[in-house]
Amino acid sequence: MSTPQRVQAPVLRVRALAKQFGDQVIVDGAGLDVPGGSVLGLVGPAGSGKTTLLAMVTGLLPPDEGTVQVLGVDAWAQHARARQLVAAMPDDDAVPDSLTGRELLIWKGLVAGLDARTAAEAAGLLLRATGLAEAEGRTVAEYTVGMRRRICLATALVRRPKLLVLDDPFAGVDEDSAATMRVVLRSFTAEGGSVLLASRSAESVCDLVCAVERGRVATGQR
Ligand SMILES: Nc1ncnc2c1ncn2[C@@H]1O[C@H](COP(=O)(O)OP(=O)(O)OP(=O)(O)O)[C@@H](O)[C@H]1O
Repeated sequence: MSTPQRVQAPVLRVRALAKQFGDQVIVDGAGLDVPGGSVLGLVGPAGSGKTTLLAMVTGLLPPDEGTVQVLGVDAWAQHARARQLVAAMPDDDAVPDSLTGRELLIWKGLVAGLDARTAAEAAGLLLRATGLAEAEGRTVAEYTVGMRRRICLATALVRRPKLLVLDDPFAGVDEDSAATMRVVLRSFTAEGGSVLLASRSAESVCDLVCAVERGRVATGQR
């Protein structure tokens, strides 16, 4: 595993986070720090609460207790500001697949507030980085699973987040696509971006790994 070149203040700081559905405790006092320029992996079995934890980080699900701060911005007290700093990679079926790869990225860039020229430039860069330049004129509906994952990763990056949140990003992805995605993530962190990634087994792209068990995050990070 690679080591981040610079040790920086945490981009994401989670403290005593808790969530319960009915009488079932799903996230149970979770805490973690994601340093700047790092990929932190949350690794745990199915049902251990990873997705629920991520949803509280991305601002989709309000916690019952605890705090989430992104670059010092409270994700719930300053919800709109925090959401500008964070992007989650969408599920494959959550992007409109009647658009071409290029159209999808430009549209996402415009929605995120980029001007038309900047959005087109960002789309071009990301299409090349994700190995989709030749497929940019084909509709996403025609893409393979691996290509869809790559374009979904690009849609999250086009808005230039500080923190990227990925839930099981490599599931079902061919090895070539996964390798390309790892390179894209490494270049994102090399430029100072941070990544929080949940998966059922450790991923080689992670600088740090925390075990998740029954909604608790093990304190020892490596
Ligand atoms: N909205 C909800 N209402 C009730 N229970 C829920 C809800 N969302 C999740 N759960 C339950 O919370 C538990 C943890 O689910 P979660 O998806 O967070 O786990 P996970 O670690 O991400 O699992 P996987 O690796 O399968 O994605 C599961 O038992 C799930 O059924």
